[in-house]
Amino acid sequence: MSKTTPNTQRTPDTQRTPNPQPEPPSPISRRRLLGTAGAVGAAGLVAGGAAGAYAAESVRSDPDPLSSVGSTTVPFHGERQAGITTPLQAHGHLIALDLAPGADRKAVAALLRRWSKTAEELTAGKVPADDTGIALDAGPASLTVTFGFGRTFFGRVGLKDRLPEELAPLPDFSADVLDPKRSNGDLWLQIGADDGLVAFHALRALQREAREVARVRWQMNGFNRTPGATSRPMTARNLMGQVDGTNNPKTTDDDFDQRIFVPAKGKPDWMAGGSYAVVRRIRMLLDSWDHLSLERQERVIGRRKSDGAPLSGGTETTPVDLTKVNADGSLAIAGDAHVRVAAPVSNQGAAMLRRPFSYHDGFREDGAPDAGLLFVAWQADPMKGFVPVQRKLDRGDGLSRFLRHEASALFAVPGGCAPGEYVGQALLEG
Ligand SMILES: C=CC1=C(C)c2cc3[nH]c(cc4nc(cc5[nH]c(cc1n2)c(C)c5CCC(=O)O)C(CCC(=O)O)=C4C)c(C)c3C=C
Ligand SMILES: [Fe+2]
Repeated sequence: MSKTTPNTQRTPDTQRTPNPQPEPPSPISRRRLLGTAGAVGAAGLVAGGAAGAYAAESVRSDPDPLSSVGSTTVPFHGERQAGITTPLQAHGHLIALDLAPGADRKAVAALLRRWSKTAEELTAGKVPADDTGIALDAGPASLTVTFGFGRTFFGRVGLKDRLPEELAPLPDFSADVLDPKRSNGDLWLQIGADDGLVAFHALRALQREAREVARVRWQMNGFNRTPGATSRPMTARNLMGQVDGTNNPKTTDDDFDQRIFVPAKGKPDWMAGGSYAVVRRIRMLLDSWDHLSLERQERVIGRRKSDGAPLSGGTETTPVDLTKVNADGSLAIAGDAHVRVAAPVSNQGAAMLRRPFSYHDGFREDGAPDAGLLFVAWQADPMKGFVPVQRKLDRGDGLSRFLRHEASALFAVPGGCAPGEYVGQALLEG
């Protein structure tokens, strides 16, 4: 049986318990084609072109049911785009594209229409026209595709008058060592799935569809824990080994929507139901970090490494007590501990939804791992989320000694779309 996780789901990221719902009607699903591909054989596939051969053959039989990981679907359509409150997936691709010279608003609208149709089909486990076959054996595996617009987009297509204030360039931070080639971009795609082939399949399909309209500016690939890898659903860990994500705003918080999403009557109108994504590629100095004693590592964060419990006491989910003092008079959570400096109470209430992927791009010339966090932070306004918090971290965070911010981008991610519409339609046709 297939399972559906609504894209505006309200369960915390740590609880991956999809709601059983029927899969949307599918004229031809990837799995029904699986039987066909086996029957046709390689010669038939080559003769007719892969997609043609798959589509021409009748279905032999239904294959065995998928596991819950493969069968879980996240609906593409909705008031908000999927991939923001969706539980973290095991595989992620972040891609920024620049419009090709001469690509006008009409061409971009056609691209967004194509992309939305393909994303809708792929997330429902259907085979798009002219398919590559990369994901033929698999179900949707919680695939999500999220689309965004960068600041430079608006000038390129004559829409400067619709540029949101919230897309003002992020300020410089003293510790930034940013690579402009891997920063910013006109268009942004975030692809997530619990299967690596399903994620790559979507990336390839969307990149092919960009054709002459847009070219990839940068791409970053990330990962998280695979569902089922732990005995029970648990908060993810990052590559420093810390439990990471505990004190994220919860979808059940009264002010969650207000903090993370642009309201239905918000400005600009085309961003209703949308959100702003800050993307930072943050390399971790893992060799230095791994040399620290466990006690010092925990002091730097303010939480226990084993279970994520705050050093002020309790379990992972116990609220952090920033006033707690040890028997020797020292603060239980140090003055420069990451959770103290980043906490909303230390930043006039500023908060964001952190939804990162880890990355590992091999090793640098000095032998150190080129690895860290693809930090993706979601908020209704970056000036009330990422910016004030990063300003504070930049000045006084004990963790920053072990980090290098190497790339940065900010994207306006519009609300979702209804069947028959496409993401960004209100901007491009409004
Ligand atoms: C500007 C915002 C933030 C950046 C950049 C950032 C980088 C970063 N963080 C970790 C590891 C942890 N962060 C944790 C908590 C935490 N981090 C931020 C913000 C940024 N982090 C916030 C707002 C919070 C929550 C603070 C609170 O209210 O308690 C934690 C603790 C567990 C948790 O709550 O998630 C860890 C661990 C790394 C490794 C990193 C850069 C690579
Ligand atoms: Fe953090």
